Amino acid sequence: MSTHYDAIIIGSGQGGTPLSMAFANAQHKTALIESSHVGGCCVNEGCTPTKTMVASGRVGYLARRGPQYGIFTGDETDSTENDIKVRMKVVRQRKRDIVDQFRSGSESRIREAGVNLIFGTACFKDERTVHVRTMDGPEMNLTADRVFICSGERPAIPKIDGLDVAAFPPSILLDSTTIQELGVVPSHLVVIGGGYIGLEFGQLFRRLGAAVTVVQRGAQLLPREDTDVAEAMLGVLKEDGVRVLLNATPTSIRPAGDGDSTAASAVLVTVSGQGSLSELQASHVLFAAGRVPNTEMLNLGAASIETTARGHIITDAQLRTTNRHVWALGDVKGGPAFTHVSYDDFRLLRTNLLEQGNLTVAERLVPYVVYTDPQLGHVGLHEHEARKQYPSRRLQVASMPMSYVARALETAEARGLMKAIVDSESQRILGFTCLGIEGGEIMSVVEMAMIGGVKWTALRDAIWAHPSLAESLNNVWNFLK
Ligand SMILES: Cc1cc2nc3c(=O)[nH]c(=O)nc-3n(C[C@H](O)[C@H](O)[C@H](O)COP(=O)(O)OP(=O)(O)OC[C@H]3O[C@@H](n4cnc5c(N)ncnc54)[C@H](O)[C@@H]3O)c2cc1C
Ligand SMILES: NC(=O)c1ccc[n+]([C@@H]2O[C@H](COP(=O)([O-])OP(=O)(O)OC[C@H]3O[C@@H](n4cnc5c(N)ncnc54)[C@H](O)[C@@H]3O)[C@@H](O)[C@H]2O)c1
Repeated sequence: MSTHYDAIIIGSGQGGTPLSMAFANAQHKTALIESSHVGGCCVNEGCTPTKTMVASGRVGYLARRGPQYGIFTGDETDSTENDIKVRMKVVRQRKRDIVDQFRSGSESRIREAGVNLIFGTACFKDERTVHVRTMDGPEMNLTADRVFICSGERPAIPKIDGLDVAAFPPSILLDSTTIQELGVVPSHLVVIGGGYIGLEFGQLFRRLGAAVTVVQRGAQLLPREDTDVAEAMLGVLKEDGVRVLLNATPTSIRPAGDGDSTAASAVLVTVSGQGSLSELQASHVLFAAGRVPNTEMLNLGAASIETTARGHIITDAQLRTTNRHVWALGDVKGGPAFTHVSYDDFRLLRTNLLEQGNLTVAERLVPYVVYTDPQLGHVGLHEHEARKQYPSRRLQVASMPMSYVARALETAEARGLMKAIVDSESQRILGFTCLGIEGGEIMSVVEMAMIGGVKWTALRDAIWAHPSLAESLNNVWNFLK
């Protein structure tokens, strides 16, 4: 016996939750199945908790730098750095409280919308039937006119020969979720991976007082960025005291000594790079080397839903899977893995399926922000992508150090650069990056111009309030080459 719905949504992430509410609000009988907690990765283990903790790190950073601004926390008035104390349990509690608030708010809104929220793990039984093993125990079969998969991704453990996770005490080998529950600051954190997660946590824990080494396989941090931007990021991190090993990869991770989790060196990490092996003694290791889709539990074959070799669900430009009754949205379909992409996927599905629209994902402009400090905000094409995409067009590139921005100097936060790529003939902006204070907000101003098709000359000639960060959009174009 199965219960029939108009719509079933698997996963209450940033796409699944609003989609379930949109269907319920449109008077469709809707079920939302969630195997863990409402809100998905973003609210529980991703954006919300990490940016809450990053805020603690920034307070520590500024407090330490107080003497540069004439502010001292103790009696010493000739020190160059303030002493600060970090209470990791308070940092963690602040994070937990905000997550609880966001999660419970989301859960209330789902219920108020009339969605049937089912806590359990979903998988396909056949092309139209979803089987649910509920958290309370009972199992159920549900059928639906339409099924939407928004099951997200989870951290991947890099393949390292002989790595035996069970040989370590708990809380030593960490991923992006478990590191947020640490009640202590690691004495030496080794971060495997120099992407978004590695850099955000690496800088954060350095600011909280840990020694940090980032082990990055590639020749640069943040492999998708232009080399000059990645190098500027490397400079920022080095200045903050983060050690970075490039072209490096761990070949073995094993317990040091008796594996005492309180010891300063509980782990030995052997790293191979540039023709030699080196050994790092660490108190903790963070795996930040990418994520894998939550698809293997879904029994997709039973529903004729095809995946890529990496397990992402294959979708067309309107997010249809190879089963015409099933759509996929968010991280699980591969491509840029951001909350705002998952949310935009929801918007597309709502428009197409509930409002008779005809949107596609083709050509959409996807911005992002890496929440290091300074932030790295980016929208549109990178220079290397633009040159590849438009080999015969005349492109111009402007790169301006943040030390040319008055407001950045006034606040003594002038690290980084901004970079714009424009089409010389049409004067359209093709891409923009800002590694700088509030880089995400400055990037969003340029994104707005790109959405409106506004030429770079209009930004150059606009009056911006002085001394705002946006005012730099008068001057960056002076650097066009
Ligand atoms: C540490 C970290 C920081 C991040 N910071 C940012 C950021 O600052 N900005 C940004 O844009 N993005 C950030 N991201 C990425 C962002 O969190 C994801 O892109 C976003 O959450 C993806 O949303 P989603 O809707 O695809 O799925 P998710 O939010 O991952 O939700 C999927 C849900 O499906 C559930 N589920 C899985 N399998 C099943 C099943 N079989 N049955 C039922 N339920 C199931 C899961 O429990 C989960 O709740 C971060 C990610 C991490 C890990
Ligand atoms: N601010 C944000 O928007 C934000 C923050 C965190 C995460 N995210 C999302 O989550 C995704 C996953 O983040 P991530 O940082 O785990 O993945 P990532 O793919 O961005 O970076 C992983 C890095 O690890 C390196 N690497 C892989 N295997 C390695 C190995 N064995 N040894 C050393 N280095 C290795 C890769 O070269 C790469 O630089 C991101 O791509 C992003 O979409 C977004």
